[in-house]
Amino acid sequence: MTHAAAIIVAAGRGLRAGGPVPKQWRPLAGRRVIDWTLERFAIHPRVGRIVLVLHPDDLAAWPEQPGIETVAGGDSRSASVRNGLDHLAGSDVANVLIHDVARPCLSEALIDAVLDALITRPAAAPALPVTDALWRGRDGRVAGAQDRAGLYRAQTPQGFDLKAILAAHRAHPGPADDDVAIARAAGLDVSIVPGEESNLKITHAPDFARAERILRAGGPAQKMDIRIGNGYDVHRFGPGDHVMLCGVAVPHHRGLQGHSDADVGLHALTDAIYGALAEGDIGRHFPPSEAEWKGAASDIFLRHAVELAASKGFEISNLDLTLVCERPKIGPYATAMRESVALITGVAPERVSVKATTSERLGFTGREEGIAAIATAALVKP
Ligand SMILES: Nc1ccn([C@@H]2O[C@H](COP(=O)(O)OP(=O)(O)OP(=O)(O)O)[C@@H](O)[C@H]2O)c(=O)n1
Ligand SMILES: C[C@](O)(CO)[C@H](O)COP(=O)(O)O
Repeated sequence: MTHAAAIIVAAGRGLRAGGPVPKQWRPLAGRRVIDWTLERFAIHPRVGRIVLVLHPDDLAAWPEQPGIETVAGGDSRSASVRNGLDHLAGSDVANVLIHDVARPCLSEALIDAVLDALITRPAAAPALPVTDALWRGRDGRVAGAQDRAGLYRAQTPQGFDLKAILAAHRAHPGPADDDVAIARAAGLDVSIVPGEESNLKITHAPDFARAERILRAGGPAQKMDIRIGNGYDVHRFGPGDHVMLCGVAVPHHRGLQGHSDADVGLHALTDAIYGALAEGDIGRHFPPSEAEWKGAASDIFLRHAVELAASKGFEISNLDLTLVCERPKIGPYATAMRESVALITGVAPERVSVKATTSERLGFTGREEGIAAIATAALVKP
């Protein structure tokens, strides 16, 4: 299946919503508006790239996040979209979804509906038929009626064949209401897919309360999926002058034996994530019978587990690892190990714990025959 790209336009200043900061940065149901919106696309299995268009004043403060490419916005929504499209120009992306950051309540099904329509059409966008009577007003009085037949309220994400909408934007002389208007000006046929009443655009101050109600009703409180997994691994000592632990080479008068680099810490963490996903263990994904993994650096196993979790929509909330050995002493290397695990997994270092204990000279670890590792992983699908 070809993955689509999503452009999230977030370079507006939210003047109508008011508040101390532009609306995308304001809190909503426990997170920021922008976090809700981004996450909808980040966890969607058919979205492969996300381009986030930020106001130039906000770009420097944005902390890099894996899978999110940032671009500076322009003076109008259309200019911001254009910058996002230019960023994708020449890529192998076939379809692009263009979405307002200010619409954080869209569903996964809406993204699917737009993408499904794009299988046979060059452009598709969600909209709801107007159901209320429409008036023209003047000075607070009704001045006339407007026929509502055939009228729709346009929403985003609006989806397009990338090359077609890029050409349409490049040919368009100035701002437009939305990308559908620009597509139509270029002669593109745009299909309407049913929009969602809950997919409101936060525009004015009271819209925050409505969006909050929607997210809380159908959101994390009811649907959050939390998984816990544990992992346990042991490797015996053999000849050598260092041991690999959590990707860090620790000097020691012995080495650890194993099919791979015998990094017992990374193996336990990997199994904890597989365990949380009910996806077996390292042996299932990387059989020791396969020569390919002989001597392999164990970060590839951990990366695989993290990617598997992400593909199922899970974020790793935290990782906790205990190494059991008399020697080498882990304390001097614990910080480097935490940082190494954080780097491999993309989990913030303050959510990674690496600690150690001896077994009071009891058992195989006490006799210094090998090292054991016990890990716990918590995974969350919001
Ligand atoms: N120069 C701009 C203007 C708007 N937008 C984005 O376009 C979307 C729809 O615009 P709107 O709701 O009008 O947002 P704001 O421009 O932020 O609001 P306001 O008009 O009230 O200032 C928003 O996601 C907004 O961040 C943008 O990326 N670049
Ligand atoms: C694109 C849009 O969300 C479709 O309804 C809308 O036109 C953008 O809102 P704006 O207030 O006109 O920027």
